Amino acid sequence: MIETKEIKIDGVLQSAQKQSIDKSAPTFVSVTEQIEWIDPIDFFQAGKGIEENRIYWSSADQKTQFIGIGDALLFHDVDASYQGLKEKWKQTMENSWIVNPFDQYKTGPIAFGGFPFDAEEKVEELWEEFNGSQFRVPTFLLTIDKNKAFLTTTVYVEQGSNIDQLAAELITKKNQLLLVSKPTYQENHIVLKHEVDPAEWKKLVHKATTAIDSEKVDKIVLARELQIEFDDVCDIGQVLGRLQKTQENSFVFAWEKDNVCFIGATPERLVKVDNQQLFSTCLAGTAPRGNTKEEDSYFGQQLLQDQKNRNEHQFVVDMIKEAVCSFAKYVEIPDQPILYPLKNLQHLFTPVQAELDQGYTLLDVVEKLHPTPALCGFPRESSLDFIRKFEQLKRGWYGAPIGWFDQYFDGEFAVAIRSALVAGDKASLFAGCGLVQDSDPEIEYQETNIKFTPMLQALGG
Ligand SMILES: C=C(O[C@@H]1C=C(C(=O)O)C=C[C@H]1O)C(=O)O
Ligand SMILES: [Mg+2]
Repeated sequence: MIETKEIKIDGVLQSAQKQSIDKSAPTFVSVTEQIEWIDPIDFFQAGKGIEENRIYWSSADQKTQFIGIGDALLFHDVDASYQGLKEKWKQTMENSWIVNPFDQYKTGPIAFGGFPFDAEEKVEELWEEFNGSQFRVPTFLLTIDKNKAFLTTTVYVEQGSNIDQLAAELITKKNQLLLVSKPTYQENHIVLKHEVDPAEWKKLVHKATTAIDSEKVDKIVLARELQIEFDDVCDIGQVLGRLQKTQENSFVFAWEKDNVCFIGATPERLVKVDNQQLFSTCLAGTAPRGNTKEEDSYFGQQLLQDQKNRNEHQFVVDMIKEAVCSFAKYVEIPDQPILYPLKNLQHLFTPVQAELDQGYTLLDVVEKLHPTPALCGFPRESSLDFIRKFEQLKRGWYGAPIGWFDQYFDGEFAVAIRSALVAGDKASLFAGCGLVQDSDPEIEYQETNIKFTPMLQALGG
């Protein structure tokens, strides 16, 4: 049993209401309590039907998991302004009433969200629910930090709110979430797979390498789409469970918006900031895993020595180094990449560490870094130009920053690759490749096939 001092929610809401009367403004209320450990995916599944819009996030080491149910607050910005978001969050925190004795455990007011890959991309049908940048604070947030569990409840209180009713509603929903018996999961069955124009995509790879030969651009990342259909509405909880079990060294995420879900397991950290300590990742260059230990290490060694992959990787290292240098006095980056093993493939990996200068926060770094040459190319302008002109796919949030930040702007963003957009009984999967001078269309096509595999398997393929 956990010894917790029970927090009387109605008392908190009353105090918050007094504040909103004094300030003539609604108060953002956030209350954190420690609870008995609960299975995070069961909690996610239990949230279905209690409130709309769930979120799931797991750090790559799986030590931290966040599960959010409902939206207490939503910042939606079609222009995806980073600085605008910073301002809105500061204002929210100024008019808040926070009860949180567990600050150090990634609890309290935390905003979850993402940005589009390219804010100038015209949003079409597929990404309608995920247009612009969207950040939200869940009504109920379960934080799993190692073996501890916390529940943060968030609600707005206004001058005229009916406190008794609000408190009763929150308590009922909380009990529904926490006292549920083991929820049920549905197996997903894929009945149709459709690769969007692979022949066209290979031609485009050729076009990109031709552009690279002409020396105006050094690297271009091109992505493609795989569409699938299920025999029934896809059970997201089931997919999450599989991703969490199979995709080690990856951030697992699921963002629901009006019954559409953007879900994935990405190995690529964009940036994490914890108390001014900055961590970023250069991840580019890919090889398959071997079937035996010998084969696996052979593929790994080949990858480490392969000039084409090393070139792909180096553009990312150089750019991230330069970008981070503008925020920090020193940056620690090893000279040589190492291997980053995943279930279905391995990457070249260079970690980046720095101490962020005072005055800068996580969102400043995200704004500066995105899009890195890992997802866009190098130089940024000419590669983005090529993508805008010729890539057939609408990227939406694919390849873009997705993550969270807390009250103090500490938090973490990953690059949303190895991902899919699931809408009812349909899904679109996305995978891309970094192209350099000697990229071969067929080999790059095979590389995207392996990159589809983790999501495809988790979805039931
Ligand atoms: C673009 C993707 O991945 C990126 C491209 C890689 C490559 O081409 O080697 C490797 C990791 C990522 O930087 C993707 O998975 O969709
Ligand atoms: Mg590659």
